[in-house]
Amino acid sequence: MEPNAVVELRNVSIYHTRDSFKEASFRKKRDNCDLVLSDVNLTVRPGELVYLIGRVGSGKSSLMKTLYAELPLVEGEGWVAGFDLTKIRRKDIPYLRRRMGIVFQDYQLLTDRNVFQNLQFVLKATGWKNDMEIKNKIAEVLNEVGLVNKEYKMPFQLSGGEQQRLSIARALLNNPQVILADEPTGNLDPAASDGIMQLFRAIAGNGCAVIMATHNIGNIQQYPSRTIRFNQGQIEEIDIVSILGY
Ligand SMILES: Nc1ncnc2c1ncn2[C@@H]1O[C@H](COP(=O)(O)OP(=O)(O)OP(=O)(O)O)[C@@H](O)[C@H]1O
Repeated sequence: MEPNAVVELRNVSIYHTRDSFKEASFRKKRDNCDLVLSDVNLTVRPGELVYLIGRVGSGKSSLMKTLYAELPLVEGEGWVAGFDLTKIRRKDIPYLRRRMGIVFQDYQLLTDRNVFQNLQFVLKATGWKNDMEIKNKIAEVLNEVGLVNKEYKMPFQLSGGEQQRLSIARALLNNPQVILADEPTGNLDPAASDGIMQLFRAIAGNGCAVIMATHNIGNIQQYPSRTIRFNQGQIEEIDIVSILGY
């Protein structure tokens, strides 16, 4: 792995098994699998904001799933936050995920718990025990995402943008080296979407890599950055600035 990289993929192919219950056989033989992407080479360094763009079904989510070890890496080499994806064991996956934050389009909050409890749940599940440290950490991430004084709100009492901020706060709890965001602005109106983009830029500015799958070209126009296009089973880096005509 390149010393400074937080994500590195070399000559990776990504498959989906047709039978998700047969992961063991998936690792051994690939004949019952669909190839999604091949020849994937990608290096992401601290502080980079990288957009993943491409048509529906072009493999953006599959690439992200490979990075958080939801899909096994069966061909090629890959490292994320110091973990070798070809060697990672099932019991190590939670430790990999503590070094990354994952943000989804639909927030995936615990709807029966308030803001504080949503964050407390994750901290306790990842080994935090001291109540004062938990309180301080929650105050710190809520401040970072602009949700101060919302600790006792339930998710349904928050706007879409605020719910996404909470899910980003949750992603930040364990000081991740990389955030994977799959269509994070997909459910938001333009103003809320812009706020989330500014937040991700600030997070990247603090040194955390951000990899974001998006269909929102307006966001990329507003905040141009490194862009990877998914097309016909391959990925390629594109010069978004010249394509968009700056
Ligand atoms: N769990 C799965 N099992 C089998 N095939 C899958 C699975 N998930 C996705 N696929 C297939 O893998 C391919 C890539 O899908 P993926 O969700 O990665 O695309 P995407 O670029 O993220 O699409 P979108 O923009 O809609 O999110 C598609 O052909 C899809 O049908």
